[in-house]
Amino acid sequence: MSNGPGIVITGASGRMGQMLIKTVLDSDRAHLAGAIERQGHDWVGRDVGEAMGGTANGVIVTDDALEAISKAQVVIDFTAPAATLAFAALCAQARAVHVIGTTGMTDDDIANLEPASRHAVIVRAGNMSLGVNLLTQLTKKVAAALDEDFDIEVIEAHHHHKVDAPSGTALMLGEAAAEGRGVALKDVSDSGRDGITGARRRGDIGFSAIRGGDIVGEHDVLFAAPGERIVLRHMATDRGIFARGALKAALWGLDQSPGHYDMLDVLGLS
Ligand SMILES: NC(=O)c1ccc[n+]([C@@H]2O[C@H](COP(=O)([O-])OP(=O)(O)OC[C@H]3O[C@@H](n4cnc5c(N)ncnc54)[C@H](O)[C@@H]3O)[C@@H](O)[C@H]2O)c1
Ligand SMILES: O=C(O)C1=N[C@H](C(=O)O)CCC1
Repeated sequence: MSNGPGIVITGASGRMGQMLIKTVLDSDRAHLAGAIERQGHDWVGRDVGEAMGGTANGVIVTDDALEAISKAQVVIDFTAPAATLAFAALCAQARAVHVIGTTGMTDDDIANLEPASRHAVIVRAGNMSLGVNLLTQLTKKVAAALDEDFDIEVIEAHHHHKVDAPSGTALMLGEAAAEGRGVALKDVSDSGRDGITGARRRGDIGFSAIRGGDIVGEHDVLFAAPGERIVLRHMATDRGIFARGALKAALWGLDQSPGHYDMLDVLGLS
């Protein structure tokens, strides 16, 4: 076992939970200190290695989040908004770094993280991959260089289990485009077109979501003008990119003062 910081993974049985556990177990810079699942889940009480179909590693899945978090330096959390708010309060109490990958959080949810971020480090991003975070910066630059003759559309595709839309990544890209244009996304966002919508409003930033099969995550930012189009694209083919980004954020967070950070801070891209 590594001597590095102890990391607890929430949502241990989930698609990202399992990828995060593998990533932490493979790392020589941290060790797996706990695995949390929701009350009533059939993994609770089982060795997480065995539950994942491999060999036992001595970490027993628990639904006692307070107990698990109080023994860890970091919590990596890719679950659901209500669960993430509860984990934030526990991380603040334990002064543990809270890396949040959960998407679908409302503006109110995000505001409700503020008290926790006064006591502990929070690193939160709708996408923890290097590629997407770089793409946000490219999107901002292109949006700043072009005028409203270029219609901006964010098109995303994900697996059929995904419960939120637009994706967290799509919103990050939309925010970046809006920032480049010097406008607030909430004033120009157009998502969920259906029926007689009327013509596209000049200056709007549109969102379209595809859900199907096992698509890990694909995002296009389209700049469409009369006679020409520019497309910036990111394609994820392996959830390992998100887990490696989350581990990087976890290690980075250990050296920071309490506050609410994002992956641009971690990657030095802001
Ligand atoms: N930021 C990123 O880079 C990134 C990448 C991938 C996924 N995500 C987001 O991560 C989240 C999870 O995605 P997923 O595909 O792994 O979903 P999933 O449904 O496979 O896993 C979610 C897990 O959380 C568990 N959970 C829910 N409530 C809980 C609670 N109160 N306590 C403990 N565990 C609880 C569920 O039982 C489940 O195992 C989603 O919001 C998704 O959009 C973010
Ligand atoms: O699988 C998911 O769910 C993903 N969620 C994030 C998002 O909402 O953008 C990142 C990509 C995968």
